[in-house]
Amino acid sequence: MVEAGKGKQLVLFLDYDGTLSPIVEDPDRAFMSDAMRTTVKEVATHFPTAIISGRSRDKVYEFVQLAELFYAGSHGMDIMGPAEGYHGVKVDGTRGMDEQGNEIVFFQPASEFLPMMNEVCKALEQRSKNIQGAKIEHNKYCVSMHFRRVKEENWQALAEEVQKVLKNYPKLFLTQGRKVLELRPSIAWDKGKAVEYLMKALGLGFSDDVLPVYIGDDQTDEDAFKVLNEKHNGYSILVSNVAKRTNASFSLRDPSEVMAFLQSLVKWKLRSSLEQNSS
Ligand SMILES: O=P(O)(O)OC[C@H]1O[C@H](O[C@H]2O[C@H](CO)[C@@H](O)[C@H](O)[C@H]2O)[C@H](O)[C@@H](O)[C@@H]1O
Repeated sequence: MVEAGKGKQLVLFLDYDGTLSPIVEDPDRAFMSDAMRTTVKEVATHFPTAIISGRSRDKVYEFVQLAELFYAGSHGMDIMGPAEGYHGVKVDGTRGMDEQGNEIVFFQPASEFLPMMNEVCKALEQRSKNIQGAKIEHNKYCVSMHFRRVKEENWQALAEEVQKVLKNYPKLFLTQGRKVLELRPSIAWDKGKAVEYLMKALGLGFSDDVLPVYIGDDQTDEDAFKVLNEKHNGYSILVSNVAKRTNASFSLRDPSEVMAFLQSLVKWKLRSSLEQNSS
């Protein structure tokens, strides 16, 4: 990668759960370590960096707390970032203000689905209330039904309840992640599309002098891996400590290896800047 990256602008796309934070029982407690936050902050000073998560954008921001990054929540359906972009590159998109009064750009291709997702959330709550351990997470443009804390013998019953809800919403579809079922709008948008949008919005495009890197651990990251491999000669990296069928070309075992990898990118960047300045 050091060779491939020579003279190119690296762009980093990072998934959150299982990539920057370890998988834990309670989704509300999936905190990222301070060391990881420092590392991501540092990496973002050298390379345009975006977090692309299945979580709601607000929730993932609450965990990461770095204003300088781009965020794509709801599996890419809720994109927001600083309007001045990266090193002054003006970013395309609808402009607005965040709560702190900073100018931002945002893009929400599934915004019309919000009332439907609110309804779905209520329906799932109703249908799962007697299944112990089931937990619903409203991720704005998608809804997650967690079953990590449900006894295995009740998984089937829970899946059937989710299917019953889905039947009433033909404009939604079901995906499965790590002990989670997710209902999302059937629109032609996913984490791969979000990567393409961000590359364009950042004014980087997919030219030969840009090297996108995507790191993720879950099924929905596969869409982004495909985009990087098929179209853009990028680096797709799966986070997993077991062998898995994947579109990714490389792998790291866990978030601690992700952190070490990100730190090595920073060192490499500093070294190559020094070399350039002394030549
Ligand atoms: O795209 P991601 O950032 O990886 O988000 C995917 C889902 O991650 C979260 O769930 C997963 O992590 C939880 C905390 O470690 C774990 O308890 C759960 O079993 C995992 O599926 C998140 O809570 C979901 O809403 C995201 O869609």
